Amino acid sequence: MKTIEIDGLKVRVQIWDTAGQERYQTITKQYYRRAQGIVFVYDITNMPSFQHIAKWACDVDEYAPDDVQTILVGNKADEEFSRQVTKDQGKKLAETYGMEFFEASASTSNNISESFIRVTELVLQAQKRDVKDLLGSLDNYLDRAVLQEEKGSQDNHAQRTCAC
Ligand SMILES: Nc1nc2c(ncn2[C@@H]2O[C@H](COP(=O)(O)OP(=O)(O)OP(=O)(O)O)[C@@H](O)[C@H]2O)c(=O)[nH]1
Repeated sequence: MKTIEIDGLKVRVQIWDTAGQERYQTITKQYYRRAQGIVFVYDITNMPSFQHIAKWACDVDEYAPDDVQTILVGNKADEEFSRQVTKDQGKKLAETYGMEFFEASASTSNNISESFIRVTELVLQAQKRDVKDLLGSLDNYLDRAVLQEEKGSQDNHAQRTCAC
């Protein structure tokens, strides 16, 4: 659990670091169901980890809620000398999935908080949109209900007038 401050608002964020190994996949999928934000991480010095992102994205698509917010992070940016995945490849993949992209280093902390702050911002924005949509449909519903009620009372009035 971590508290992140966004626009003066203190947000409590619960972060789950899911295991990458195949044998934990069943457990990992259970995390997706309640996820609001997901940070896909690969290792820039390890091409297979980058290639696996497609599989992770596929799982998230299948198991996570539709409005889950995702970003892509290429970790170990401090190991430039061992780089196997170019920044451009990372950017392009992120674009393919409509995600924002960061290169980061857990070792030097470069771009780590930025990545988590960004995904949290995206989640908050999505929540605000949901609330706005909900209030919008509630407004429409109430408008329709009022119109129907008005129409009903007009009809009653008309009937009464006729009967006299
Ligand atoms: N140089 C460098 N090493 C890192 C960085 N992040 C992690 N490591 C090292 O990479 C190794 C694996 O790190 P983990 O945090 O265990 O990786 P993981 O993805 O959580 O592993 P699984 O969940 O078991 O798949 C460790 O030796 C870390 O010290 C980084 O940004 N730079």
